[in-house]
Amino acid sequence: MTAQLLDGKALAQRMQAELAQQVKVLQANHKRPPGLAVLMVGDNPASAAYVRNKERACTIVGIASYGKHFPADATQAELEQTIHELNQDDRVDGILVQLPLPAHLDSVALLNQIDPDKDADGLHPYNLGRLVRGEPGLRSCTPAGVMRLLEEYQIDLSGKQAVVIGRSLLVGKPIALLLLEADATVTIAHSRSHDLGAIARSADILIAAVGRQGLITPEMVKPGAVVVDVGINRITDATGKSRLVGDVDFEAVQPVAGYLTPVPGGVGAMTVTMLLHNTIWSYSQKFAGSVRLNSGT
Ligand SMILES: Nc1nc(=O)c2c([nH]1)NC[C@@H]1CN(c3ccc(C(=O)N[C@@H](CCC(=O)O)C(=O)O)cc3)C=[N+]21
Repeated sequence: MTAQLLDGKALAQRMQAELAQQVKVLQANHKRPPGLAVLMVGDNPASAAYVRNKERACTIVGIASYGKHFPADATQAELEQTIHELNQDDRVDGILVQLPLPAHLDSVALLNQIDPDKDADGLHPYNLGRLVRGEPGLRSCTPAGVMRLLEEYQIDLSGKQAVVIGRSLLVGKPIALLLLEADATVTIAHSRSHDLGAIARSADILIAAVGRQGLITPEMVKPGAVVVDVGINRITDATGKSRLVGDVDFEAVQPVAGYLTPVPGGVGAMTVTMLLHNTIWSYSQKFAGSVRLNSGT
């Protein structure tokens, strides 16, 4: 047996083509494109690469992107001022603060300043509260992307045992809540969990969101399980080339799992697409009543 790949890249491309069509209609109706502002602080090369991916994707679907690049020593007050201005700016529908920020900045305080209606990352307490309550709202992009990918492959979640490894605000916690919303039985495991192997092996749906290469070995996977790899680890391979790998030992797990996401080409591509989706959703909410898109999930 070999796992079927959950092809995030292909789905992302199909979705981006659909979003581009929607943007065309919206733009014709409302005389301006949806807008996304991305705040980045410092020169972390990984962050710079993600921000470039996001800006490229915006261009593909016709979203105007407003990049705000600050030096590594930018102050909290400067960033808060910029967020305040973007909150007021009618061209801007989505605001994203690229994380992580340099240590001297308080990212939680900053995220709290974003207008919840423009919170493209779904990280404002208001949107997280709506997620906890199971109400429609802006959802964090990676968790929403994982759910969309599972839906595309018609993976049945109801009553299934889902195990999420990792409890970050950006990924682990919101994914666990979305799986719960889809009627899965959800366990959140983390670095302090006893016998991680046994917990992981109980999963029908296993989500790895830690950021550690080789964390998920084949012994940790129930035969036939759905394995979603959210990890992003940049490594230098035996030939001296830099490449991305996830948290799952892909080659070793492929013969055991029923479904498996590749890295790259799995969850990462979906993350960017859900960011576009959220921005367009926020835009369409402003004109609610005229053209409505699907809910934010
Ligand atoms: N406020 C905030 N929101 C985020 O959503 C956020 C963040 N901060 N900080 C960092 C993580 C990481 N992230 C990714 C974005 C794109 C790819 C992506 O495009 N991946 C592709 C290509 C990867 C490549 O080859 O470079 C893939 O996996 O196929 C991955 C990961 C968003 N994040």
